[in-house]
Amino acid sequence: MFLSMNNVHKSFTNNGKTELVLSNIQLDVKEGEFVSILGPSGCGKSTLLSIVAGLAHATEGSIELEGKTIKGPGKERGMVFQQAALFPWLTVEENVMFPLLPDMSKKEAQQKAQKYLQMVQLGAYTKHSPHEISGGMQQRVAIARALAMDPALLLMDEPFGALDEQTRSRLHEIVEKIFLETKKTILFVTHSIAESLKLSDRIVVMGTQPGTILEVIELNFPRPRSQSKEELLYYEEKIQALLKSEIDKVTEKEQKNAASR
Ligand SMILES: Nc1ncnc2c1ncn2[C@@H]1O[C@H](COP(=O)(O)OP(=O)(O)OP(=O)(O)O)[C@@H](O)[C@H]1O
Repeated sequence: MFLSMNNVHKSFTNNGKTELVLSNIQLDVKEGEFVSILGPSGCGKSTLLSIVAGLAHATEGSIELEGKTIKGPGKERGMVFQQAALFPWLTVEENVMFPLLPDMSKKEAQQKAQKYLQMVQLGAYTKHSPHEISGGMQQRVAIARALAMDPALLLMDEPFGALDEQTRSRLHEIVEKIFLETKKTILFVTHSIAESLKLSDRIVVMGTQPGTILEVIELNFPRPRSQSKEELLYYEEKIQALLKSEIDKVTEKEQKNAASR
């Protein structure tokens, strides 16, 4: 299997109190698959992605990528976060080149940067500074930067969470095109049911307290998908029903915490 999560548990200890955040996460991802992780706030989606990225460690269990246990960050995994985190003193092109330079000549890095900036439709903005382009464009630079490293696995943590609806929709089209062109395996964390229905081969629906996998939904629909399709509506309602009791759980806990203060 390309990516295997084996019985992953994760706990955090704060002020002497240990909280189990992820419990028994068992998931296999095939090469070339687009898998979304969807769940209520706080269910551990980002924590799980961080463990796959090697930025955090499982308390129990392990994750294997192409047969090798993940022990820390690696070049075969590229990450895109909610905030683009570009260097403000570098141009768009230099931001994409930056992580490449230790391994290749400036010319080669520039050629790669051009290629991936064109892929995210920013070929005309290579010499701009990050502050001269919109938030959606900055996020496209972050995607180009991750892709330029040619990772086997692209990890995206709510990459469009901070963007408006129209920009999101444009980025969905770009990501879908990249996915089809590069055939990269993508693990994509989102809050948005519509986003996951539009983009995924499979949706991993998570429950909370502790974070567990409730259901894995397979979507065998051709791309590009129209979000109003009736078949997709069936899945939308199914996911909403799955998430409702989980969101109620979160609300109840928040109210209890507020009352005890
Ligand atoms: N470094 C940390 N130390 C202590 N607790 C943490 C840490 N990171 C995450 N947590 C806790 O783990 C739980 C899961 O957090 P996580 O950010 O993974 O959830 P999420 O599903 O990605 O949430 P959201 O959708 O709101 O981003 C939360 O209760 C959070 O407070």
